[in-house]
Amino acid sequence: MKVMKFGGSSLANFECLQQVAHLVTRSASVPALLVLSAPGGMTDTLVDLAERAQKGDDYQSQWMAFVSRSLELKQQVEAAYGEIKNWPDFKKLEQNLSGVSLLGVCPDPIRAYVISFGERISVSLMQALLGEFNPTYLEATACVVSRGGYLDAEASVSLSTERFAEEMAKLPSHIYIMPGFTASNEAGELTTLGRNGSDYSAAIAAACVKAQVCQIWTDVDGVYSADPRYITKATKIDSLSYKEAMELSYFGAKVLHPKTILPCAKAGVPCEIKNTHNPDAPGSLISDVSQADEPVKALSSLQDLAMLTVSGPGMKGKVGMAARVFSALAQDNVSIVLITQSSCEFSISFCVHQADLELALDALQNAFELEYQAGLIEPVQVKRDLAIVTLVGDNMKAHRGLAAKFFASLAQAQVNIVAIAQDSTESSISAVIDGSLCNDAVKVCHENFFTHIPSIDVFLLGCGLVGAELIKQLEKQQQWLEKRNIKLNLYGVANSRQLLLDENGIDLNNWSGVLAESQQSFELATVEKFVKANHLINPVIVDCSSSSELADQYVSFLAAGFHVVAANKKANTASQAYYQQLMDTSLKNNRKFLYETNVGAGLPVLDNLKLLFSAGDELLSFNGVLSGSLSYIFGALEDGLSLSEATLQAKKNGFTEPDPRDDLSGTDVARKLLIIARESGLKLELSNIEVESVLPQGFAEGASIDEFMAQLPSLDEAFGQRVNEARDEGKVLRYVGSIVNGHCKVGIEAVGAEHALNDIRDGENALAILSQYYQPRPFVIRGYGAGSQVTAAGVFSDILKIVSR
Ligand SMILES: NC(=O)C1=CN([C@@H]2O[C@H](COP(=O)(O)OP(=O)(O)OC[C@H]3O[C@@H](n4cnc5c(N)ncnc54)[C@H](O)[C@@H]3O)[C@@H](O)[C@H]2O)C=CC1
Ligand SMILES: N[C@@H](CC=O)C(=O)O
Repeated sequence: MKVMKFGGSSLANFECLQQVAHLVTRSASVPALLVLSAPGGMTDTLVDLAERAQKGDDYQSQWMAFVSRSLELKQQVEAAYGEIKNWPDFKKLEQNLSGVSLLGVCPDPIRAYVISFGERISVSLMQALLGEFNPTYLEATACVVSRGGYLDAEASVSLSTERFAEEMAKLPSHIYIMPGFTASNEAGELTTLGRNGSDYSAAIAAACVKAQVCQIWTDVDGVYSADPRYITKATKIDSLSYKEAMELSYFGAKVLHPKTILPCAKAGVPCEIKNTHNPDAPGSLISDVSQADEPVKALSSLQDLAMLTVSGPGMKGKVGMAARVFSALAQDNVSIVLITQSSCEFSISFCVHQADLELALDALQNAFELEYQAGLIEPVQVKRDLAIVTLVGDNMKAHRGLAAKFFASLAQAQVNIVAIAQDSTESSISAVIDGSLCNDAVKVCHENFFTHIPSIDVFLLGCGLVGAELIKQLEKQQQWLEKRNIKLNLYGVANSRQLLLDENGIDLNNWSGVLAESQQSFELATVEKFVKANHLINPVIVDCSSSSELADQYVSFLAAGFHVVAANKKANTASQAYYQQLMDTSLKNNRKFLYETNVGAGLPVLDNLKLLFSAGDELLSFNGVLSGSLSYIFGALEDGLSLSEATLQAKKNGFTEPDPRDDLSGTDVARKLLIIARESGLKLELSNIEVESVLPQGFAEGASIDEFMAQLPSLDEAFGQRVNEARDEGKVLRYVGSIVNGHCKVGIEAVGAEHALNDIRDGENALAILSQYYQPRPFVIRGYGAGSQVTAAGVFSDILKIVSR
């Protein structure tokens, strides 16, 4: 015998009913006991009807809709399959409701009768559909014996087993049909088994008749690694142990009623979850075996919880306090979802469903009234709107690092942990968190434990030379990223006037036209809202502008949960206090701040320095060419170009800053030197750097970039003379930055053929770092230090560091 339970979604309309009948008959070789829920949505209607009647509200239109939906189903079935027997007594139901309405009370036995009416409708419809098999209608009130109230009763396998045998023997059949959710107490009165209790009815039936399997037919293919409605990448689990299934259903997996598993587990009946609308798909099998490649089987989450903390001097070392707390709650039927206790026994915290909060507070107030008055117990602390996220897997046992990974994932999702609980068999770990962050938390944990495809969600500010080149590279590298299981989405692009956001990801081949049409400009709040609405978990702001206004907001970006990747050097060269604040905010918020391209463009300068210094090395001195544009310009001067021609060429090559005055004035090199100095531990301001400008003081002050470029030829002759003088001495001019004894200086040097910087030209940079470990010969980095391609590649590599471990 197999038990087949069909839920409301499988019985929602005539076509669904036919599909169920087909499913039952196609495997009719094995005798079956069908357990049916009410047609989809009907129990909700009945609950509502009882409520309205009790409150004296008008329920007539809802009643008419309920009757007409039921009659329509009846007519459709009768037209195709003949007369329906056992059609439930609608008159009696109507009388009950009008009695409730008149009295203004709905006693539990009446409520149980009303809300279990839908299951009886399903059963009589299905009996007609399966008419040719002559199915036997099993009266649940005759078979399932329950204890404890009328509405959320506990069914007893030991008391029900004989009843099933007797009832089934009365009218032996190949197919039995029984309403789910319904039972009777030992006095023979009708009871119900709690909302969505038909799974539980099926499990009880399966245990009583020692079924070979208990099939739960629903509208999904099985149990998933997370709720597939929110986690699109959730995968179906083929096999779970009873324990895993219990933990999952208890902590929120909606596919199973929490009470379902225990009766099956005790009786050793495997339970199978199958999809009515996709019957040939292999479902999920729940048995005493847990097959798994990975230690974590699934993630579940439970929302709308409140946490109560009972604390006070009267708790410590006092035997029986916990028992009193929990028995007070049990007496008032408050279910406790999770418990933690401080090791000093000063407080006990526990979660309840938020709907039970007032009940729980009253129960505690009554139980501890005297202790409250004596100050032995402090007023109960309440935290509302919480959720629990739980990792489940039998094979988590003795597996090191899972809890660390779980908590790191929550930190990655910017989620604060309110409380933690682990079951002592190590098959579940739960964290209590802010309910509004539940979906984000599950998303990151699922990504880290299951899909292993990290996502990076990019918002690019500044799409000039470097920014536009970065988009090209993102487009070109899509396949490479896919192969490495990285999902890099460009969700936003902004220039100084407009911001384009697209929740489907920006079209990398056609972004500039769409951006030009945008009516909004960049505001942190706008992007933050977008990130929240789309539950993005690794948002990164990439600054490829040279804007001080944006640089001034990095602390806010980091504090708002964004990683920051900057080609822009302005933030790192603002005040020392701001620089420190940036580093601290990044650390505190667990968000990365990456700026490798600030020095040497795509060259790996800062990462190497960080590695050296973090391993205990110390900077003794620094010397080098740090400007790609000046390297190019000074090289071109040697070849006979004038200063203005060389600058124009450097600008065309994309080597200069947006405003070439930043290069020629030495400011850009000073910024880079300051960043190196700060990385090596010196605390300096930009004003502490001694700067020699290529430009005379006050040259083209206040002029636009174009005006400046137009005035530049007026300097050609004088500068050409300086070049010639150096040449006459067998030397060339180089723009050099140095740090000696903590003193930073940038300026022009004439260097001879023997000098290491003599052949650094054409845009190349060369950096010589003399340190404790690298002396007397310095550690040298050399290569092209400017240009949109190498810079964009450096920015790209910073972006990827966000998901590197
Ligand atoms: N070109 C190079 O070789 C290197 C450049 N960098 C840095 O990269 C940054 C960009 O350089 P390029 O692309 O060459 O300059 P660019 O002038 O071509 O592009 C900068 C873009 O930023 C935009 N912008 C300005 N203010 C903005 C704001 N508030 N919001 C959004 N966008 C804004 C501008 O409209 C412009 O399109 C600069 O900070 C530069 O120092 C760093 C290393 C090398
Ligand atoms: N303008 C800069 C570009 C890189 O920071 C340079 O010339 O090096």
